[in-house]
Amino acid sequence: MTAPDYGRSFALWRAAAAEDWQDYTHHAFVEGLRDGSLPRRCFVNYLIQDYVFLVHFSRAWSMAVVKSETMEEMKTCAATVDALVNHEMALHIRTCAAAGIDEAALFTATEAPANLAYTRYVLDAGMQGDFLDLMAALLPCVMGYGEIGQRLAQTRSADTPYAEWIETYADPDYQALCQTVGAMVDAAVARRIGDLETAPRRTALQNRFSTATRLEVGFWQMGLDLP
Ligand SMILES: Cc1ncc(CN)c(N)n1
Repeated sequence: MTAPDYGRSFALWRAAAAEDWQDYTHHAFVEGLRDGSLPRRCFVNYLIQDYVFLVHFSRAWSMAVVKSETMEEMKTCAATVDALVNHEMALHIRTCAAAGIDEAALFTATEAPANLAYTRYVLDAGMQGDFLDLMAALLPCVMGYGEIGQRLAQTRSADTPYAEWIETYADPDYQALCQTVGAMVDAAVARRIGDLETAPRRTALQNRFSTATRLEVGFWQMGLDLP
């Protein structure tokens, strides 16, 4: 199955992190969503953590608005904040409400260490670095779920109870967001450092992307390990 095309910078970073990327996008948690074998308790606990994760990721994308250098960048980053806060998180609120957990409880949930490590790593990349540091740390999140959603939509068990989760990320609106962000990052790279393949900052940016990818693996693992 061919992976969707989310731009050249992402493709280069993904290829150089191939092993970690495979561990992330084919984690046992993901396979449990696909075939329906994931225990419901793990899914709900994961969603609670993921709600908190998305709060901090929205802060990181808001920082990207602040660090934008063009109106196009600003519009794309602001649209991503909107997609996270007003669309993606609606799935979490709906599913957790059905499990008897209201939004106030989600907002004040205690963060698991793997969640804290990931979100604060990304926020620190933005505080310490520039727009590209922040994008390299943010892309595994956006594009990874886009890729997972598209693959699972094509291969999932007909009776998996996680079809709504899968459809959220396979949805044309989410896929369009991945493509828009990918194109914006390609333009941002060209504007700031020219050709990514030969740029002196290539290794440092790759490290940001690869670290965030490993933190995604840790996030899935946390979802399986939560009591
Ligand atoms: C941990 C994590 N990574 C990515 C996504 C997709 N926005 C998410 N909801 N949660």
